[in-house]
Amino acid sequence: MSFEWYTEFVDLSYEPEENEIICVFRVEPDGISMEEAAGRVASESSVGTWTTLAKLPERIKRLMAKVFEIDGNVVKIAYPLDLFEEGSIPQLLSSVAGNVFGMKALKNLRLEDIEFPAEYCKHFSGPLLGIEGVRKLFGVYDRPLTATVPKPKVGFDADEYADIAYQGWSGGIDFIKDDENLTSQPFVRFEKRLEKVMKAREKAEKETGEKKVYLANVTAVGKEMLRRAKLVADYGNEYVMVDILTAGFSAVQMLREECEDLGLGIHAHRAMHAAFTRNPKHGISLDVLVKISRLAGVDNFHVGTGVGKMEGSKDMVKRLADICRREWYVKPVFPVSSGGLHPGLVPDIVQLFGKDVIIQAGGGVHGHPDGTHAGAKALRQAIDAVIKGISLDEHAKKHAELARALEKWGYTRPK
Ligand SMILES: O=C(COP(=O)(O)O)[C@H](O)[C@H](O)COP(=O)(O)O
Ligand SMILES: [Mg+2]
Repeated sequence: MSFEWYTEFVDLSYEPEENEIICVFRVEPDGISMEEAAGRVASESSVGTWTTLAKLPERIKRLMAKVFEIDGNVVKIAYPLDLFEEGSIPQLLSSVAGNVFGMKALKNLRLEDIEFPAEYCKHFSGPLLGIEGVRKLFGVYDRPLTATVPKPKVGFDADEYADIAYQGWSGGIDFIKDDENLTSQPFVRFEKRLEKVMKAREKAEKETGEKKVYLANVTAVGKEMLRRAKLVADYGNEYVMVDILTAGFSAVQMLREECEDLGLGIHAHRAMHAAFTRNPKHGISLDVLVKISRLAGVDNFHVGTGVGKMEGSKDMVKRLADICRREWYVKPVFPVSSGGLHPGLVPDIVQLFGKDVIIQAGGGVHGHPDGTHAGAKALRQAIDAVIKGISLDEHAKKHAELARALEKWGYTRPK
């Protein structure tokens, strides 16, 4: 049974206006034509419902999304800007990434890409720092930046955690990053951890003469998240971290507004993304996630490794890094490569990203045979070697910590 109403959303002769949002969907109909399926997606993601309606104000016509291209199972839909509230990622997602995924008439649906016009992007501030601003913060321009997540990811109390942080920072790490599920547990309350880690930071900065930054995970319920961000700024730290998907984009945008006033960069952790990005037939692509996160105003974004423990091909990782860094309406985002990395994989990562990348190694630092400090040194030694064009094996002859890391992990790519 089909409703003629849906095909009114299809016009393959239509030329999209300059100021329209264009969505690219991969559509798998279930027992209906591709044209009707595409029309249903356009209808449900703009103004329609399942049947023709008695009353249709003239304005509705203008607001209808239009399918303007069908190429196999790839469908392109143009959306008039008036469908969208200015500056709201939640409302954008409720429109083009909402009900459409649950329609019975489709076996699968994947939102592959979104092209945004300047007219839409101008309502977003984007990243506070941008890659240039992050490099200026550290005074480091000639190499990738480094991060480490104290591991095990949760379990240390504030003193133990601060000691690990000191070991990493004094060994040469730039960012110490809370893990995605470390927030404020009974044995390691946020305030206490912040206080102790900032003392460790001060000590490490004095000893190394290098700038150090803490990626404090402020993911929390509503106002508490803002309170924690304020506390971070009060301690003189220049960044916060947030789990963008479990917190939600309203929280991310609220945090971005707060961080504008506090002068804080935002590190975005994408935990939970694989619930909807991984299936090639159904869900939302990471391309879309990176773009909306860049608009929402994060400064660092995890894009994968291509060689580590998490899924994601080298081509995809490269593409995501490009979306982070390319010229756009808002500042560029520092791509973060993380997940199963260790010093032996640094050449692969630099080859994939160049130097504008933050290399995060958790297990690959704290699992070093001689502990965190040596692990941090080994990571920096691997980066120094690659930037100088020296093989790791060669460099390891005069750098014991790197040699010990290669003894343990070699060049293995974790599964
Ligand atoms: O804690 C880690 C990595 O730890 P380790 O370095 O010990 O593997 C991060 O949560 C993952 O990188 C997230 O995955 P992604 O970066 O793909 O979002
Ligand atoms: Mg983690």
